[in-house]
Amino acid sequence: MIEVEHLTVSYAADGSERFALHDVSLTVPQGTVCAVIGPSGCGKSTLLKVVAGLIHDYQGTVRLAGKAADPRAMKIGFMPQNYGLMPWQTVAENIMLGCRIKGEKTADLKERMAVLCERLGIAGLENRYPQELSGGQQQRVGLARAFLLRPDILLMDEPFSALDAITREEMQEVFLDLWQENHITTILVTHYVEEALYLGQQIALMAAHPGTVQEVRQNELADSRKKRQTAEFFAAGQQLRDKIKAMEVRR
Ligand SMILES: Nc1ncnc2c1ncn2[C@@H]1O[C@H](COP(=O)(O)OP(=O)(O)OP(=O)(O)O)[C@@H](O)[C@H]1O
Repeated sequence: MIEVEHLTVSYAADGSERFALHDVSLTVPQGTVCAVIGPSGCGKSTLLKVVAGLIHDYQGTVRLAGKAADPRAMKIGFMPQNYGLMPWQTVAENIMLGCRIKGEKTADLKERMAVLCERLGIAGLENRYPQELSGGQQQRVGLARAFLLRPDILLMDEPFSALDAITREEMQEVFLDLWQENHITTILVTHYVEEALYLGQQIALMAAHPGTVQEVRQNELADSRKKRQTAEFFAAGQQLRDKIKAMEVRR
């Protein structure tokens, strides 16, 4: 379970202090996906970085599985917006990086990595360097790294944004398949309403200036390929879009 309570983060910018997040509370139950959606600059990435243990200067509480967040004590799969790939390492080395930091041996990882690369459509690219890949391929390398780790929690910052619409849908399917194998507690930041509806059992709507969580809704339409094609799914997407627009107009 991920528990965020009264989280406030401020940055010093242009000589003044500004809130990136203000009094944000969010609970992601064990074994579920929470999709976070909101306009640019509302603090989505900041929220993930705090939970990942990369930002320490904040007010409020963050607990992972009931304990104070400590990236050394648990396996946190974090896929940042720029994928976090090391340019001097090959694709294979990048994918194994998280596991190797946690002390796993390369030989034990190779088979699992090969299966993941196949599923993510990046098999055959293992010896290339990140700069020799397209943005979408780099993003899939980031996904492979996150899943190879078999993390306790997974934090994904717009994981499919660099993909064309068709590939994005395919990767959402792959994500869902991989996720269903382990039910990793996940926060997934997205700009896509349909992605939030398809993948998030819970959807958190955020607003900007300052970054706040305006609403957290339960989503019965998640994880179902059948429901994705229904009028109900379409209507829910429209309703969510209208809600986001209304939040933006009100502010
Ligand atoms: N290192 C920093 N220094 C100063 N301000 C920052 C810093 N990082 C982020 N901010 C500000 O904090 C706010 C939240 O940024 P954040 O990147 O978390 O938003 P976001 O919702 O992820 O945006 P996007 O959807 O565009 O990626 C923004 O106003 C941003 O300008």
